[in-house]
Amino acid sequence: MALIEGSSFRQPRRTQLDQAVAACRSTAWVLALFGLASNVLMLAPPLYMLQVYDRVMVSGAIETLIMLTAMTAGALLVFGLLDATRSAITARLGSWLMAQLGPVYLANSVRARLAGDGGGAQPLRDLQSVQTFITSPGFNVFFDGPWVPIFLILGWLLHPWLGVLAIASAVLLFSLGVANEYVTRKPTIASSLSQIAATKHAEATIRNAEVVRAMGMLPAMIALWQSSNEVALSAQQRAAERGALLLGITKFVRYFVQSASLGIGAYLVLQGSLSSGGMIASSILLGRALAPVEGAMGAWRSFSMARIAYRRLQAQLRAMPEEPVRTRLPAPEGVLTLRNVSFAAPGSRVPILRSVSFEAVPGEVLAVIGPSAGGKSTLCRLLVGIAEPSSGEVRLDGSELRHWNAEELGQHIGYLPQDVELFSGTIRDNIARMSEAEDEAVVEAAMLAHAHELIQRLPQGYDTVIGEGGIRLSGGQRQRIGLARAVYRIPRIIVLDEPNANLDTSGEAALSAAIDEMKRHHCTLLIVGHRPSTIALADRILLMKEGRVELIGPRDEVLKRLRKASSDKAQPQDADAARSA
Ligand SMILES: Nc1ncnc2c1ncn2[C@@H]1O[C@H](COP(=O)(O)OP(=O)(O)OP(=O)(O)O)[C@@H](O)[C@H]1O
Repeated sequence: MALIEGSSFRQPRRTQLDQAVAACRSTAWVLALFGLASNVLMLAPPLYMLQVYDRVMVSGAIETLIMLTAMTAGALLVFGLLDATRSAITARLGSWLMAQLGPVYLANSVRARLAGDGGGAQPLRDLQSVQTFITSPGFNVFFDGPWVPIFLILGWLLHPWLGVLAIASAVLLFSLGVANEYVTRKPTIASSLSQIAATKHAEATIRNAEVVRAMGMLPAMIALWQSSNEVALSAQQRAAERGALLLGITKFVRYFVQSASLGIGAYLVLQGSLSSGGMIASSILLGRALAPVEGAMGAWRSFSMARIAYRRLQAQLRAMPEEPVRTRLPAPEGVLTLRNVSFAAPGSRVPILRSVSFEAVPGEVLAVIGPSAGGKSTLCRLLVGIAEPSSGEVRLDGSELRHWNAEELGQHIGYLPQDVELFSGTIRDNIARMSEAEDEAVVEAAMLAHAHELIQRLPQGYDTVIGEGGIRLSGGQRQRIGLARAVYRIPRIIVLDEPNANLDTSGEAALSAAIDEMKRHHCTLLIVGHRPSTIALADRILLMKEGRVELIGPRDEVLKRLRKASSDKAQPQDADAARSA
């Protein structure tokens, strides 16, 4: 019993990819039936030849010839229609897989990125390569292959010698295919991996075009890309060279066997043991029997690439399992509690945060200050649920953040990161967090962030397109639109990481007014920043140093202690904060 339990425990988990593949099973059976029907219909040409040569040519019956021709035309017409339907089905299957799994892999890639994986959008590219293979003619080989024996048996029925020739050549071609796979497998995998590395370099170069151009980094970036690309190309070449001889032998076998079947057929005709119709029909049958084998050889490369991509897709889901759907929690009041929170980056043992404990309550502004690299941004990430503590707990109204469904939690959170990234789309889309929204909610958020007038000054107001194909916003403008996005629908928790880094005096005044308003809405506000305007609004101040809470308390009390410490030769940055307040 224990053994059975143990072995079932080792069973790999069924991923969403497995589930999607299982859901395709009925379509695969339909395709197999189409394969059977198409292959049966493809018997029409050899049968036609057999009848024309052995009957019509002997009897001279024109009606029979017309009837046979009409029947063959009918069979081939149905074949054509089946083939078109089959292509349409595989195209739909590919699109269905993409539609089902695309969102899964996009969500998975986002979570993988948060966990420190730099794979980017590779899973979506892998999915694309699987889809491309499914919609390619090479995929049909799977459904034509099983019917090869029918043609081999029919060849045998015409004459055992022809059957032996067909079986021997099919086995030989299949063995050449296996040998081809064997010799090209490793270089194909190596080429795929290097290609991914090269694409990453290229994407980073293009993404950072301004820095690359301004500081003349292009040759260095091109050299980096080239080094990965050259490895990919040489691995590809190795695969091609290794496979070339086998492909040459395959072609020789394929063409020679076709002639040899006619040769053997002619010999058998001369011996009187085969009709001339049988000779032609056997040649067509042989061609038909070897077509899938030949097709498999032709589609081998794209099949190998799709298989490598499929394995990577499977590994990606196993490494980053689906998030469980959790019980929906009631909308929070906004009490944030941290208890002994420590955090180390994924794959690292060095703690960035050490035993951080404090509580923030609704209607309160908590300003977080401290020297650079003290862990302020990391604390923000933990508070908004982007990162999970290595130990300790972060609770919102008593529930641990990880007990929330991420999307539901997100509705109660407003987050303005240090580097504000806006998405390609309109200002309105960005404020509405890229979802459908009523005009009132968008304008209300902009007004709350005191960004309404700034938006009005843009060429198309709220409908101004930014990002790709649109206008470019300044750092300060981005920060203020980002603030409007953060306060959209007045979330309970608002975390602003250096929100005034790029703001001018009027921007700062707008930010202060916005914070004041959010406070009146009873939001819990945590703001990282040393500027006087931020400190002035704070109810309490938290000083972070080397990942620890150095000081926390009411603003004036903390400032008094900092001033005292500064006069006793404190850290320059804390002294700055003290002086500026
Ligand atoms: N994902 C990560 N992997 C490794 N180290 C990290 C990671 N994120 C942050 N760190 C390290 O944690 C420390 C704290 O970083 P953090 O960005 O939280 O500091 P900060 O107080 O916000 O600094 P600043 O005021 O300069 O923005 C730094 O030494 C940083 O290198």
